[in-house]
Amino acid sequence: MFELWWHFEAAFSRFFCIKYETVVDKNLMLTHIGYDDYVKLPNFTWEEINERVQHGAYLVVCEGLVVDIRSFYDSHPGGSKVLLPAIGTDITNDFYNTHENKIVEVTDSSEALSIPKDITSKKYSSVLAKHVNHLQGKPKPRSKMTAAKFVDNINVNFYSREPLAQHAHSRFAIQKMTSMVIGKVNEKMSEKGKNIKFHRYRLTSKKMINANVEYPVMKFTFSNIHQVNKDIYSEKFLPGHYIEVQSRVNGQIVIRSYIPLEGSLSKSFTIYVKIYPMGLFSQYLNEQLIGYEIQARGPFDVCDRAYLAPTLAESLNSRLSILPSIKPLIPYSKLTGMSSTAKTSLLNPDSPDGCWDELYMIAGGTGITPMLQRSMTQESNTNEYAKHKRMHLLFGNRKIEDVIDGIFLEDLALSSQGQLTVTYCLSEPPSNWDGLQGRINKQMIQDWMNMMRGVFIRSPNKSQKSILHSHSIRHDANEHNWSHSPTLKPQSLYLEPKASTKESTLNIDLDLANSEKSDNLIQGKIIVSGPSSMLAAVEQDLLEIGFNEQNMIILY
Ligand SMILES: Cc1cc2nc3c(=O)[nH]c(=O)nc-3n(C[C@H](O)[C@H](O)[C@H](O)COP(=O)(O)OP(=O)(O)OC[C@H]3O[C@@H](n4cnc5c(N)ncnc54)[C@H](O)[C@@H]3O)c2cc1C
Ligand code: HEM
Repeated sequence: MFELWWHFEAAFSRFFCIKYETVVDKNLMLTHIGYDDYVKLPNFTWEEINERVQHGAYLVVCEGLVVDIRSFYDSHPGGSKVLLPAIGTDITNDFYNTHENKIVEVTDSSEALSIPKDITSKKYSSVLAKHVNHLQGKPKPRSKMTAAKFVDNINVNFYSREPLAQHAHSRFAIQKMTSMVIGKVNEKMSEKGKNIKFHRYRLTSKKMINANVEYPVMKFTFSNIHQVNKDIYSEKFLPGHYIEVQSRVNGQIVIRSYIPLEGSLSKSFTIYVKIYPMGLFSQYLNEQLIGYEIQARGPFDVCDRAYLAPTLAESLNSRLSILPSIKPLIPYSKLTGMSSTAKTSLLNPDSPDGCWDELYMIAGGTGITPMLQRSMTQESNTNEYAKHKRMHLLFGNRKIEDVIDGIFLEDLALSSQGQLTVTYCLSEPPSNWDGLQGRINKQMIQDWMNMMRGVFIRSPNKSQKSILHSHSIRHDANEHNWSHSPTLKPQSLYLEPKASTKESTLNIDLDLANSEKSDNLIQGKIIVSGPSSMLAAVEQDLLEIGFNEQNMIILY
């Protein structure tokens, strides 16, 4: 009987709401509750709300009030389906229908990292040139139109940019909501502030970006449902940022971390996801159609969660006493008087643009994603200072089909005027592969680093030139630069190798590196990212070579 009455009342109010546009103002909930009752409400932090939701609670937040909608969920006149993706979020904009009508996908987020169309293998002289077909995958035969694909097509063409279920609720709905309030949010008490809140996003594009059908890597772009929301992080992602993505998989809330490559959480973001055959979240995500809703929050700093080798400043303070023989780098800020601007731990805190003078990146598989983050790869050769920055990437994969964004990286390296070098290594290479082979190991790292720094310190000898030709794509564009390349002379990044062979010795001028004279010091880092087995092995290799923890960031 009550049910019937409730539906009647809801239908009645809906009729009036739509017919006479009795759209209500914001802040009415607070007015309904009254000051005395409001003060008595228990405080919640966003951490508590998230935790309860992850344990099955149906909480939403509206106008700063925490509402438990479990009892109402099934009888919501707008349907339970529209409420489900909103659980755990701030629904104020949904409830009062104050969000933008169209979803805007920041177009450069999907285009920026796609393979340039005008590139042909003829332009390349690198090891990848012969394998462009493998990188792009064979054109798939047109598969039959399934029901799912049909729906996806309709979604893409008609609905993917439309906001979900819009409705400005009536006073009656506000009353109903008020009756379910269980607390108020204390924003100030949240540890990580605004980043801790989940926001709603809709899948606006998806595309396979490697050629391995067994382990595909998909590029997903998600766009914020509330485009006008000013509360959330609207700055562009920085190298070293990661986000958390949350969704219901088989009724359970699942959260996974991903590296956003482009955009900002206030508009849209792109992630590369490796689809594991048994992967709970990646498989689920891959099955979803355009328009599917997820929640995401962040961005956070990868090093806040990972084991982080101490930063330069920390190492100056803490390490000196333990390792007195190691001469620390002198921060740029001290040399030049510049203030620290780095916002994440992957950036150089002592450089105005956050770049390192010499950055060595060792990546395996989808571990390439932090290296692809937009500003990491951005050409920064606009001023004399930036021209002296160098990035070297050693990119390991199992097969050529696994290489992600190979052609894009090639293009980037070629146009970088020598600032970026990319060296590929395959553990299961094709027969005509000229690049590095096998698993990344100590010897390989030493040879690679020797060769890369050789480019900048001195003209390479004949044998180095031939290795460079065989697996680096720089030689065409930059060979002429070798003799007059930027002189970053003493590389104080390097410490004396513990074990050294004739071929593998790193040419370190320890006297210079340790000298009091600071004018010539440069700042460098080694960043390692990839599967956990690779990380442990590479870290061990780097330590054995003689690098100190302060020189590396291992993204476990
Ligand atoms: C800071 C951070 C950033 C990340 N960024 C990305 C990213 O940009 N792109 C991306 O694809 N992933 C990224 N990951 C990993 C991601 O969070 C998930 O762990 C991954 O998508 C697998 O989740 P799943 O639910 O599909 O697999 P699960 O169900 O959790 O795992 C099922 C099985 O899949 C296999 N598996 C899962 N993860 C791995 C792995 N890393 N290496 C080898 N085998 C594995 C294992 O066999 C495992 O038993 C990141 C992780 C962290 C912590
Ligand atoms: C949890 C708090 C909510 C309450 C108490 C509530 C209550 C109601 C009520 C009573 C109606 C009938 C019309 C009216 O009185 O305005 C309604 C309709 C509707 N609601 Fe909600 N709602 C809530 C949250 C939401 C959210 C978060 C969304 C969207 C994401 C939503 C979408 C809709 C839509 C689309 C309708 C119109 C249905 C139609 O006209 O057929 N509601 N809601």
